[in-house]
This record gives sequence, structure tokens and C-alpha cells, in this order.
Amino acid sequence: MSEKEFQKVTETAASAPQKPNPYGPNPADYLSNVNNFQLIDSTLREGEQFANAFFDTEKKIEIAKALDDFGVDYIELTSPVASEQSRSDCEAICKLGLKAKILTHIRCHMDDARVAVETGVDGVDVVIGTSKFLRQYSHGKDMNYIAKSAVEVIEFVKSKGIEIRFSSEDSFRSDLVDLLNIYKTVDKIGVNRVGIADTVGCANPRQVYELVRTLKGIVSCDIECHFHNDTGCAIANAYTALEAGARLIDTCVLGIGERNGIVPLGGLMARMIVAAPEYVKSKYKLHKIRDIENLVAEAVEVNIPFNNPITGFCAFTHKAGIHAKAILANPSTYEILDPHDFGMKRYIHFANRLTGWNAIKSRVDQLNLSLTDDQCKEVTTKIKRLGDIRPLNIDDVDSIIKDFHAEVSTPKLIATKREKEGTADVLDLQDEPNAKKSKQ
Ligand SMILES: CC(=O)SCCNC(=O)CCNC(=O)[C@H](O)C(C)(C)COP(=O)(O)OP(=O)(O)OC[C@H]1O[C@@H](n2cnc3c(N)ncnc32)[C@H](O)[C@@H]1OP(=O)(O)O
Ligand SMILES: O=C(O)CCC(=O)C(=O)O
Ligand SMILES: [Zn+2]
Repeated sequence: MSEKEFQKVTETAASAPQKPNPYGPNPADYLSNVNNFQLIDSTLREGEQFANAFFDTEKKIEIAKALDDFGVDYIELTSPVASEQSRSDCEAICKLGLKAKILTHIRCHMDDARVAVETGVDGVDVVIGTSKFLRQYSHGKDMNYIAKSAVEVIEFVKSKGIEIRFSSEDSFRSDLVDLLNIYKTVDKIGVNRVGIADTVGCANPRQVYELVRTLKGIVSCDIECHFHNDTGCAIANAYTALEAGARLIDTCVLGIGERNGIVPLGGLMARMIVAAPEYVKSKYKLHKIRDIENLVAEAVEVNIPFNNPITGFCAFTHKAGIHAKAILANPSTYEILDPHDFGMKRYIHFANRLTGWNAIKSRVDQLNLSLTDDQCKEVTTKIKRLGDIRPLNIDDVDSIIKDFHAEVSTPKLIATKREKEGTADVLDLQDEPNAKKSKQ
């Protein structure tokens, strides 16, 4: 391409109408719910199925209140038929008067439904396996039986004036015709939502898009999606489901659940704030994520993973010199998330051999010392030299800087450049991580 042609191409691109948010949904896609989604948090149902979980009544109430304060739309609770305590905990949470609607999750059976509607919940989530695996080895019922019992349970719950959702367990290994038939049947009798569940975590985003879009053309009610994370696709699948027109996503704090769990609440927020910043910031108290995660992590005795979105101890830590320089100039260079949106801070990890003189210069400024650029480069070389021999800490770097400064300085008073330049908010050169370092 000649230079002239290249210039023409770039000019045309520059004058083309810009999408309002390059990371958001296609504005022309009117079926997308990326800017209009709801959360059903299932930490107190799916999360209770996590291997380490045991929540006593007090802890359940604490978690329910924290989720409510954060702003989730629904809180899903364990089936009241699971145990006597599960039933009374469900009743206790219903009495809290939370803003979030309270749901309980039951099998597609009248025995469960009769107990559920007496607990005081705002809605009932009914589920039954539709894949051949579950039809054969779990409940042993055929599609006719499933449809008949679904209609009976749905009409009963509806008659009590509360919300009802019907979900097919193991949707992605179910026959598409079976699925669409059952969803059509339950939609016709007036469910509030239908649910798609990737029970074994086998689905990929393309499959999710196709199934949700197809279902969108079949039902008039809202579509809820539940994604397990066995193959690492849970958040991507959730986002794709919203793009395709699903309205509600099931989450758990830290993604806890059966096996390795489902869509993590914090991780989904990280994805959604990029795509729908105004919506997410106006609806959810993002600065509460860290507290909720710590609450649940402590309750189920796990550490926050080091690479957790938002709250992992190094989620906003920048290390390499090239990164540090650009971050100092403009944090958007290497950050798609602004830590301040979540009540977090960014850190520049400068005590290592990958550092560069720009990061060291900032540290010099923070120490209220004054060195020329050339001197900063010289002291950076010294730091790197030691960093080649062993891991460094902040004290190591500070002493090298201070010694160097003492060598090169005259005894006159040095003006504090930091105050003059006001760079404090851009850079926090502490070595304190945002969250406790993972022990796992
Ligand atoms: C994919 C999911 O996460 S779905 C939600 C899972 N949640 C739970 O399992 C809640 C906790 N579970 C429990 O406390 C118990 O399993 C109970 C109380 C629900 C049932 O306990 P039990 O009666 O002892 O049965 P068990 O757990 O051994 O087997 C499940 C029974 O439910 C039936 N069943 C399973 N899924 C469904 C369904 N979706 N709809 C109707 N019946 C179902 C099975 O056929 C089996 O019935 P069976 O008694 O004829 O064998
Ligand atoms: O009720 C649902 O939609 C989901 C049930 C569940 O936990 C699953 O299928 O993994
Ligand atoms: Zn699940």
C-alpha cells in the first residue's frame, strides 16, 4: 500500500461513525441485554454445594445482607426440603425484608413445591434434567413426564402469586427439539423466566450464543443462564448469553459451587463494567466486592486466588519498566479496569530487575529526593545489578537510592518535587498488596 493509500484508509477510518463504547455490545443489536442485565446470586444455594461450604444461620444472614447491599437483584437459597435447618433458614432470610427478591431452588416435584411456597419466598426456581444422561441416570423420567410435572408445579406456584422459573438442567447436552418444546410449553403457561444451565461446564461462547438466540425467538419471557466453570468459559459464556439476549445471570461469590463452581460475581462485574460502565456503576456497589469476597472466603476457608479479577493481590500491580513508564503517563495504557471503581489502588512494583528509570524516578520523587534524569538512570543500573543477584524489597531500593543521593548531593536543602508535580494519585509505590497474599 502506498503512503497516500494508507493515509486515505486511516482518514476514512477516523471519519467513520464511532461506536460509543468499543468494548460494549453492538448498538444495533436490540436483543442484547448487556446494558440491562440482572444478577441472581446463588452463593447460598449453588455456593452451599461447594465442597468446603457450611453456612450456619448467622453466616447465611450476613451473606444475604451483604449481597443485598451490593445490589444483586435476586438471592437464591437452598431447597427447603434439603433439611429442616435449610427450611427455617429460608424462612428467616425471607423475613429480613431485603430489597433483593428471595428465591428458593427445587426439583420439579409437587412435594418440593408445596414446601417451597410456604417459606415466604418471592419466587421458586424449578429445575429438572433434560439430557439423556440425567433422564436415564438421575430421575429416570421421559420428556412427556417432565412436561406434565413442570406444568403442574408451575401452575401451583403461580396460583400462590409468586414468581416461577423453569430450568432444564444440562441444557447443552439435551436434544434441541426437546428443549425448545419444553420451554415453549412453560412459556405459554406464564413462567416469569426460563433457565438454561450448563451443568457440566461443557459449553463454549458460540454454542451459548446460538442456543440463547434460538430460544429468544421461541419464548416471550426472560431467559436466565447458569454456567459452570469446568472448562474455564463461565464468564465468557455469561457475557455471550447477555449479548444474545439472556437477561439474568447466576453468580456466586468467588464462583464457589459444585466442583470448581460457576460464574464468579466479582469476575462478572469486571467483565460487565468494561462493556456497560454506566449501568454497572449505577446499579452495583462495586467497592463492596472485596468485603463480600473476604466474608465468603473466610466462611468457606479458602484464600482469594492471586489472579482473581479485581481483588487478586496483584490485580492492579504493574511491574515491568515499560509498563510502569506508560502507567505513570496514563493508567489506561495497561489497565482496562480502574482500581478506584472498586475502592482499590494501583501499585508499581519497582523493586526488581525488570524496573526502569521512569519508575525509579517516581520513587525518588516519593522519597522527596531530587535527582536528574541521568542520575535516575545511573541509580537504576545499580538497582538492576543487585536485582540480578537476589530478589529485592523496597528497603533495598530505598537504601540504594538514598546512598546514591547522598553521594551526589550537595548538603543544600532539596525542594520536594512530589508536592510540586502532584503525582501522588497516579502512583502508589507501596509494596502493600490489595489483598492478602494467597496461601494456596
Ligand atoms: C445441578 C444442581 O445443582 S440441582 C440442585 C442440587 N441441589 C440439591 O441436591 C439440594 C440438596 N439435596 C438434598 O438435600 C437431597 O438430594 C434431596 C432432599 C433433594 C433429595 O434427597 P433424597 O430423597 O434422599 O434423594 P437423593 O438425593 O438420593 O436422590 C435424588 C432424588 O431426586 C430425584 N430427582 C433428581 N432431580 C430431580 C428433579 N430435577 N426433579 C424431580 N426429581 C428429581 C431423583 O430421581 C431421586 O429420586 P429417588 O428418591 O426416586 O431416587
Ligand atoms: O436451576 C438451574 O438453572 C441450575 C441448576 C444447577 O445448579 C445446574 O444445572 O448446574
Ligand atoms: Zn449449578
